Amino acid sequence: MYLEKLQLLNFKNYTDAELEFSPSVNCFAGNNGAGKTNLLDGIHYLSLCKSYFNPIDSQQIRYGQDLFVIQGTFNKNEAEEKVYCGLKRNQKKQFKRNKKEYQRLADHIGLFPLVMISPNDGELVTGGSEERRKFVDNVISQTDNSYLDTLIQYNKTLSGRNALLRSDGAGYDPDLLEVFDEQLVRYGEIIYRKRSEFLELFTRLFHTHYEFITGNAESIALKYESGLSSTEFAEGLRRARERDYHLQRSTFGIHKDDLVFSIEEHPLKKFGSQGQQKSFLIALKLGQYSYLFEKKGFKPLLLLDDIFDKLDGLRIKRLMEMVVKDNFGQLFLTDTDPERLEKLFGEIGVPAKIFRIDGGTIR
Ligand SMILES: Nc1ncnc2c1ncn2[C@@H]1O[C@H](COP(=O)(O)OP(=O)(O)OP(=O)(O)O)[C@@H](O)[C@H]1O
Repeated sequence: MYLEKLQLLNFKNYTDAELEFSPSVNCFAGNNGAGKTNLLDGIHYLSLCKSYFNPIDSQQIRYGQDLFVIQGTFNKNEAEEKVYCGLKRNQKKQFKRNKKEYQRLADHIGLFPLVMISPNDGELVTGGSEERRKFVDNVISQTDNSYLDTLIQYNKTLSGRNALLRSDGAGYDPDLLEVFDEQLVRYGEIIYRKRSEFLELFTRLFHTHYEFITGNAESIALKYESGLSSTEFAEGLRRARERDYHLQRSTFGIHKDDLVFSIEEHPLKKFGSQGQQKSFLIALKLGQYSYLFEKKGFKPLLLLDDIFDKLDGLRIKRLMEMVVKDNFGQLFLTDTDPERLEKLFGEIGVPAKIFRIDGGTIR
């Protein structure tokens, strides 16, 4: 699967643009603020129906205009698939595949899978556990339709339980709490099982990528931490009851799960250099890529935004060698320096299509 063509109308700093891509390597080169990342974001819309960077759709309409349109032509199994995304100010986003409008955007997710690696992803390493749970949940949802529904049910039940714990100063209703607990256990055990299965395969893929990029330079670990790994969910809830009542919130469950990252047996967040953290992050995203590939049976698009910053020359070369090899598909990457791109791909011996971007125009 690859993207043949992208057309933009009044999308961010593009008035009217049309690009035809190579099925292998495509580079967007230009100065800061030229519009390189905006092109990646346009592609992201076609795949996941939204911006990677900004959740407010109307802010992607070019200043002073009333609508944006993004159109893409994908080639999937040798057939052309046309994807359309249009937004008029103050109206609902329209999303179509082969001219047929979707009723539920969720039905589109996963048809044209994509992995983006961007400087914004640092939060995954340095931020709170919620970022890492979101990452895990997003990857699983792209390959398992029922996962997201179960998670929504779990979160609804959790809100209900927390509201109950907050509501009654004189003491909670134990029967009602019991009902919430039964539901939490039902949904939570499914989520725990699916996260554990996901992480078993994902961790292996992640390690392979990290070792390749760094040439085995440092020992690292990724561990799934969940209260459910040592205690049955129902038992954990029972034990936490008194504490939950005093704190007025639920302190045990899969909403507390985390991924623990370490380097040479120390927390990566505190002890990893910026380059090591970035290498870790890239390996996580490439692990996501390989996981999607393995589960879907075809290659997602790979979008690399500003990937070269903070990586040494050796790691850059190894990374590029890896992503242009057979097990990766179509690649889009941005850089401020077109000469660096030409030199890099020249050395690797892979032809790259380089688009020069300048103030929302493309050469
Ligand atoms: N809705 C909009 N209408 C018009 N221009 C916009 C809109 N949203 C963003 N821009 C412009 O897009 C430009 C940013 O583009 P982008 O993030 O793609 O830059 P870039 O080439 O990736 O730069 P860098 O190298 O700094 O990452 C900015 O000049 C910004 O003002």
